[in-house]
Amino acid sequence: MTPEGEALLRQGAAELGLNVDARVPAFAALLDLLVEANSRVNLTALKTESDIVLKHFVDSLSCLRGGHLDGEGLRVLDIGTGAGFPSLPLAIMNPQTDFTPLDSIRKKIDFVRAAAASLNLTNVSPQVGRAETLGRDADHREGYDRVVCRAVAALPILAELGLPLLKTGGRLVAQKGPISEDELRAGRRAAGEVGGRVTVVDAFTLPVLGDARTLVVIEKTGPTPAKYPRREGVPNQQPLFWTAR
Ligand SMILES: C[S@@+](CC[C@H](N)C(=O)[O-])C[C@H]1O[C@@H](n2cnc3c(N)ncnc32)[C@H](O)[C@@H]1O
Repeated sequence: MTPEGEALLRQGAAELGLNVDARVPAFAALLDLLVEANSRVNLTALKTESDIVLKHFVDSLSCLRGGHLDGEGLRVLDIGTGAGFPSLPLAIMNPQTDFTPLDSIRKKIDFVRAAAASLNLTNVSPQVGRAETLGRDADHREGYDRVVCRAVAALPILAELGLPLLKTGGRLVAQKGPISEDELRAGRRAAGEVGGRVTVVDAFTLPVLGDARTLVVIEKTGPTPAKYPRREGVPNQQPLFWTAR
């Protein structure tokens, strides 16, 4: 990573109230791995160092706003992790938290697995699969303290995919762009349907760039009815209480 890239990482993290000094070598190594892998396989549209630092690394770290991922020994599932975001930056920052990055695309998880091994992140257990399938698997249903997701789907879809996988009292932390009132209304209704409640809607701007972001937290207040999640693809095709696509 160039000195300019390091400075952006430190500045972006500092604006989030985080000190990344001890983690800079790990982020530099992740940058190299991502750029090298992306030259062979299409993993991410972001190619430049500053874009990767700000729009992947710092953007992922914004999931730490509000302290929703604080705590010893938490199990965190990252639905639709892609090339490992937000879980790889979060795992670098929080060695005491166990992350399961999940994606349905094998080549992406192959990269996440190789990157985690190369960075010696023993708190990362990547998994290929769909959230709908994991949500019906007894080994995973109600198995997580937190679900995180970034840039994956509309809020009602995330509620249906994420809540079945949470323990009661657990939280889904969805990092999104700006969210419309309609999406939020549908998300609140969907959360109620699957055993949860929207507790936080935190609108903020991304450090350095100023892009609009929203962190939405859904707390799981009771068991999810057995009919959820519906079968693969249905939550996306027929989102609960949500018609605007
Ligand atoms: C737009 S990408 C975002 C990737 C990453 N979270 C990021 O912020 O860079 C969405 C990813 O979610 C995955 N995905 C979408 N629906 C999924 C599901 N139901 N189960 C597992 N993965 C899913 C896709 O394969 C894709 O890699």
